[in-house]
Amino acid sequence: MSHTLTLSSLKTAIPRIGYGTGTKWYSGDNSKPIDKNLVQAIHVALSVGYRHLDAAEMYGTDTSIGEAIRTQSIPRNKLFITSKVYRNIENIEQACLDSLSRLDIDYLDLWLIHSPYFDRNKISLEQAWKQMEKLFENGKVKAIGVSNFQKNHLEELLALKPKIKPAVNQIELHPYVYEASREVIEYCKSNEIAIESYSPLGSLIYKPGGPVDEVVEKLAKKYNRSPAQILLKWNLKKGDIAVTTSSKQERLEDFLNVLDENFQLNNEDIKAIDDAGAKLHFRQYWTKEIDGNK
Ligand SMILES: NC(=O)C1=CN([C@@H]2O[C@H](COP(=O)(O)OP(=O)(O)OC[C@H]3O[C@@H](n4cnc5c(N)ncnc54)[C@H](O)[C@@H]3O)[C@@H](O)[C@H]2O)C=CC1
Ligand SMILES: O=CCc1c[nH]c2ccccc12
Repeated sequence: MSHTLTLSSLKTAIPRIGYGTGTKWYSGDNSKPIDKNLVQAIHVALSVGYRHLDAAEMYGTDTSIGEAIRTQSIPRNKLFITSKVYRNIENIEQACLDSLSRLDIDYLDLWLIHSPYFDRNKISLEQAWKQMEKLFENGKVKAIGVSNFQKNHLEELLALKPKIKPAVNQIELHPYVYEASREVIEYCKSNEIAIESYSPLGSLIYKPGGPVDEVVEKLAKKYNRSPAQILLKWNLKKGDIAVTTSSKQERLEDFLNVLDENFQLNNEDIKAIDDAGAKLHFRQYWTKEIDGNK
């Protein structure tokens, strides 16, 4: 499997495995001092081959990412940096400039609306998307997209006949949320919107002991691969890009090795994971917003 994905709507190729700085590294506070552990972890990730970093206005990790980028030798144009807007949704342009300033870079490769559940009294989706398009047009961001959008939100956005369609939809994707995500995945595929998965190890990390574990363990033995690699391979069959994280070099290397062409899962393996995943619905993030009282 190629290490990068090129979409007509993306000016630059996006590395299929991204390094996440939310979740494990989340502080939620952009005024916090630099997190030396995160800087070190990003250096380790870059040293083993990661080139795609995932940030967001709400993570509070920008200054640490900025420090990590400044203090290593990979040129900016070899890195793919994503960020997302949510808190300052009413002024997306300023939010982007602020993110760039904290990250200490002059453009983003991908800029996402973090969630469709922003306060629509502050700004409409139409106005928000126009601001996204303006940033694309003036070169501050190389591509624009969305995150946590369900089919109805994408329909709402595409019905506006935007000048620029979203290149990516970043969504939670692991076996326990796949069944509930089939519709939005299908919709993205038919509209050339790349699926970028977050929490790809969700079944293992957030819901251990569930029905997927046994199937994944069996496949891990069958292929002499780690459970994380089985889940990432499954993930890249369902979507296009996956964002994961760790501070451990061995795990980071293990995740990247999933792109090894010699490692494949067959249709039967994929179905076994699908079937086990369908026995349980579980979502770790944006649960109330997306699932409500379901
Ligand atoms: N757009 C959005 O709303 C969201 C985006 N994200 C992005 O996705 C990134 C990845 O999300 P995660 O849920 O952290 O992804 P993930 O499902 O890959 O889990 C990574 C976690 O698993 C742990 N881990 C990895 N291998 C392990 C093993 N073998 N045994 C035990 N623990 C292990 C790591 O230490 C890390 O804490 C975030 O950092 C963020 O950048 C995450 C959540 C929401
Ligand atoms: O990008 C999302 C990361 C995240 C970390 N903590 C929370 C809490 C609620 C929603 C999303 C997140």
